[in-house]
Amino acid sequence: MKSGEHFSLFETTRVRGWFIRRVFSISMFVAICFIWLFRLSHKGHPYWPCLALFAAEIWFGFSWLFSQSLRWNLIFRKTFKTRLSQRYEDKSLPSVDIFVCTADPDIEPPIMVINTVLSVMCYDYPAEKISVYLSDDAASDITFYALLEASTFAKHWLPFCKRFNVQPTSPAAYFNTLHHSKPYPQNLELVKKLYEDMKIRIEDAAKLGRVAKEIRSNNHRFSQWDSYSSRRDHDTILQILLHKNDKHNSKDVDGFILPTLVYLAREKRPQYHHNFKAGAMNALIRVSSNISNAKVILNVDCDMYSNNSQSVRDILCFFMDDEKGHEIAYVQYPQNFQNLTKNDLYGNAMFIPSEVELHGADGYGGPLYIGTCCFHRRDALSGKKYDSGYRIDWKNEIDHAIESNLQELEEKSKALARCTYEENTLWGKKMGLRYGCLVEDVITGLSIQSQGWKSVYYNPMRKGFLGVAPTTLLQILVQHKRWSEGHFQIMFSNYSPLWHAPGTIKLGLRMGYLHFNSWATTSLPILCYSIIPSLYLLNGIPLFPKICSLWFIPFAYVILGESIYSLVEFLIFGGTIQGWWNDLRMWLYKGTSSYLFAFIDNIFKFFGLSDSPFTITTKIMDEDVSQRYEKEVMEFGASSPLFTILATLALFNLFCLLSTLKDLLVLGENGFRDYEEMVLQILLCGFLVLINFPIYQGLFLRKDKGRLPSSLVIKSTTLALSACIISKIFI
Ligand SMILES: O=c1ccn([C@@H]2O[C@H](COP(=O)(O)OP(=O)(O)O[C@H]3O[C@H](CO)[C@@H](O)[C@H](O)[C@H]3O)[C@@H](O)[C@H]2O)c(=O)[nH]1
Ligand SMILES: [Mn+2]
Repeated sequence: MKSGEHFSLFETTRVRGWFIRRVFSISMFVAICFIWLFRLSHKGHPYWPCLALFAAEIWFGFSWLFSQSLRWNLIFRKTFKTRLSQRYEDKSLPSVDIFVCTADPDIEPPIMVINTVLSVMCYDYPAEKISVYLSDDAASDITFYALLEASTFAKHWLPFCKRFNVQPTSPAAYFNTLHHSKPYPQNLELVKKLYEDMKIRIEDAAKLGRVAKEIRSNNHRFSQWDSYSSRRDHDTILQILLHKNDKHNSKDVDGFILPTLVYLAREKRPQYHHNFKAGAMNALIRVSSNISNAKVILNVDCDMYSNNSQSVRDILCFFMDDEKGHEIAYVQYPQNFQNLTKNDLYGNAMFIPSEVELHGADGYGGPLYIGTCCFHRRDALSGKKYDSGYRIDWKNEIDHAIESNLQELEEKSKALARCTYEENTLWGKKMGLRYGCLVEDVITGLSIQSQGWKSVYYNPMRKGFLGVAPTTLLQILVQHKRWSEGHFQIMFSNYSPLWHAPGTIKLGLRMGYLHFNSWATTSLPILCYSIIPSLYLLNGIPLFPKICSLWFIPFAYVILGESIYSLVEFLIFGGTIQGWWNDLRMWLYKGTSSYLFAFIDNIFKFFGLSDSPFTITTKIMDEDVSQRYEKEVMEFGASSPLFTILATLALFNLFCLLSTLKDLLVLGENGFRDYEEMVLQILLCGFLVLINFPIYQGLFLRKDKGRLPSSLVIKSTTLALSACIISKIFI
């Protein structure tokens, strides 16, 4: 132990077995070089297809190299909360502002949103130091009504959580766990009934599509909706629902102060671009600076409830550490999910990014900011540059509310959320979240790091947050299209890890960023590998070394090595074999559809031909879909160009394989000798057919609503068959 480390509020350890890992990495790299060498030295094969495969192999090689940088130096963090409490009394701990973002009550149900809000109100932390802000980009009176209800329910829920040390503090999630943990705490029935009644009222309003007249007329707060004309056209609506200075409405049933609770719908006008979530976050940063101005900001999406009531104390161990705390701009938690199934059909768990890659980025001092479950230092988020001499005085807080009464405070704060406020300012450029990128979070994190700040990844045993993972294939593909498109934008933005801020960001971390940034471009090599080898197999032309040639070894080593390695990595983090297979399939599907479309859209955007919006991910599903999700049956159910590509590729490979098998049977022993040169092509084609099984089922075998529509069956069969026939003519 180094001197001084004893007093540190957190500890950093290195992963075990890193040496073996590195040796393996190097051996893989050598094999990859041999593959490149094979292509360079064998010009006899058909020229163009081999050139394309070579290009693909070069690209795969680089992309593998980027992924290695995220595995080179994994680190893990541990906090010492008792040391924190020994050093700081509760009353001298800093305040925390918590931002929850929602944008559409139809696909982000208000009841889910307030569960998230309630969960973060219940941190094991002095309530008067917590302020929760809900940003509603839909300015929905139903969401507001739900929050109003939540502010009343909180008066029972918070004392209940405190008294019985309830975990998780989201009421819905807690009541769901109850059948496992007996005996029930006292008062449970009462609180549960209050919750259920509230839930019915909120869901009734949601079903009705508006808040009932009686409720509206009984509460003057709804009058702010009088001037509302549409989601995209309304004034700022800002309401402080709970505040310690409000004499009539600030305490729970036990007489203790409640956290501050604020509803904000920033102004929207059709002629002003609202910049999606980044715009909402920036309005929140400003408004909160006027109301509570905490130095630490937590940001969660509306579906990510807090699953660990200690999180605030945990992250303060980083920010308040004497030695290293002042360098840290944000502490990122992993994004975990509550609704995963056993084998994770859609690879939702994102084991590898959460359990490996972000730890690897942390090793270089810079996990990415992934938009949710992240604690920020307000100064860094607001654009302040890192300065090694700068120390925060955690105890010195300005309480705006004391200066003015709440109504005045509301009015003053409203002005900060106006559309025109940001005109001619650095907001969205150098202050707050950066605009113009579909992954506003990642580019913001990168820009913060390029100002000299570090970040920390904290992934404790008890998960900090749990959210709702998408449950249909289309949702995931669309989500990943947005992500990969955004990442691609970063590569060519002012903050590109290729060239921006030399000297500030380490090479390893740059490569790590490039691993994510280059998702969209990986679509091209994946497509090459899914089409060319099978196409030439169909025509009996070999593109890879013979099985008896020495050149076969590097191919075999890379394929087997990478498969076994990724399987072991997956199993170590609690996945199943089936789950690994599913994850591999999703990599392929994302690669050939989401990433491809993201790539194409980026090119269109470059020529000014299109501009992709932020498509919000649905957080609800109907009964039918939900049942199939539970059974891990792939959900198609819609017609989408993304599916057309997937189905066409699947069928195309099936036709190629069938035709080859037929030839093998007809030719007998001679045939086997011919095909000896094509073992890799047959294996690759066979692998593609095997992994595409859910698509064949969706096309031909299933009868339920989640199957692929018949129009798509016709379209993709025609396309795949034509590709086979045309190739027979031209090759
Ligand atoms: O105009 C908008 C659009 C979205 N949101 C909110 O942003 C959050 C994330 O949206 P979601 O549709 O759930 O996207 P995901 O793909 O799940 O989001 C991940 O990726 C995004 C970047 O693409 C990040 O912003 C998110 O924090 C991160 O969880 C949600 O709470 C939305 O309500 C807004 O507030 N305003
Ligand atoms: Mn989400």
